[in-house]
Amino acid sequence: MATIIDGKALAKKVNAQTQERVAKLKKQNITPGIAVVLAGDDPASLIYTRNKHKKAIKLGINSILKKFPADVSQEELLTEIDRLNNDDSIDAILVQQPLPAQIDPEVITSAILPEKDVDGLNPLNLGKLYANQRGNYPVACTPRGIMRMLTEYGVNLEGQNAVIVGRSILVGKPLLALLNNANATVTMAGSKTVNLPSLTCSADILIVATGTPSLVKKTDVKLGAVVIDVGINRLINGKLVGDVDFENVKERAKAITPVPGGVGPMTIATLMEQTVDLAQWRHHG
Ligand SMILES: NC(=O)C1=CN([C@@H]2O[C@H](COP(=O)(O)OP(=O)(O)OC[C@H]3O[C@@H](n4cnc5c(N)ncnc54)[C@H](OP(=O)(O)O)[C@@H]3O)[C@@H](O)[C@H]2O)C=CC1
Ligand SMILES: Nc1nc(=O)c2c([nH]1)NC[C@@H]1CN(c3ccc(C(=O)N[C@@H](CCC(=O)O)C(=O)O)cc3)C=[N+]21
Repeated sequence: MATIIDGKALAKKVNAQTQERVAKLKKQNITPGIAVVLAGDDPASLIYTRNKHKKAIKLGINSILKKFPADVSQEELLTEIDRLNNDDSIDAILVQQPLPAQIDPEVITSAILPEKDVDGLNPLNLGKLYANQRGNYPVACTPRGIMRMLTEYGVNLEGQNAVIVGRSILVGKPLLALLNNANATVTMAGSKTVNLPSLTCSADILIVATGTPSLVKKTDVKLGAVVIDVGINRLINGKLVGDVDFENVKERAKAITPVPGGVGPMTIATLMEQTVDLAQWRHHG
């Protein structure tokens, strides 16, 4: 039976540290602020938006939500981003993905000031990550949170086979760079991958981020693998599940993240932490 990686407990620890840092900044008259831009009504985005707003308020971070209908124009969004770029009370800007079809996500992420890009999706920040540059720059919160979980649970990455299923700019791509920078041997799969099970069976560390419930079954996992489930899927019966058949896979894995209570809470904790990082870097360099 696998160790259950407790994202909720770890997030609590990270949040406590963030709360202390916020209190210190407030003594210097600095209150970190985050702005979330939401266009349309993607269900996973709605869960994320609600949970992070609650957490920000609890930690003493200012949080504002800019909501747009699904038929919003690109110009309207760009005008809002420009306003937030120039708003001194805002340290962190997050534009929810996925965006409606008429919006080009590349145009949007490129418009966010790199110093306020809390998702690390601006090409400058993503480029720094891929080049494994030193120094301060934001990194996508879900991948950064996953790396923290792996470290806290003592998972050795060096020389290990890491397989990522899903190649989005938000999860798969930054994770590829982070694992590669940590000297893992990384393979990234997507919907076109031929014989996915044979690939996932070779993984010492398997990370799944596709949005397909039960994509990974017990027979798709190597005995003793570490399995990280990023997926957030709302079933018709209202139940929240990941992309991995948790109940069966946990019999084969060495360690596994549950949904809910795994990657999700760590994404939020990392988002709060990085909002405070951005505030500190902007005010103190
Ligand atoms: N827990 C958390 O904190 C977070 C959870 N999520 C969740 O993670 C999931 C993925 O989101 P996101 O990263 O934005 O991905 P996207 O929805 O942007 O893309 C999905 C990726 O999965 C791949 N894929 C889809 N179906 C299959 C399949 N059957 N076999 C192999 N690959 C497949 C696609 O391949 P291709 O490129 O070939 O089309 C694509 O690369 C969603 O459920 C989302 O809600 C996202 C962010 C944070
Ligand atoms: N620009 C951008 N960045 C993102 O990081 C991003 C995004 N867009 N769009 C949507 C996805 C999805 N996502 C979630 C994060 C946390 C939970 C979360 O809190 N999950 C709890 C759910 C608890 C519950 O409410 O039931 C858990 O897994 O335990 C869910 C989903 C971030 N995403």
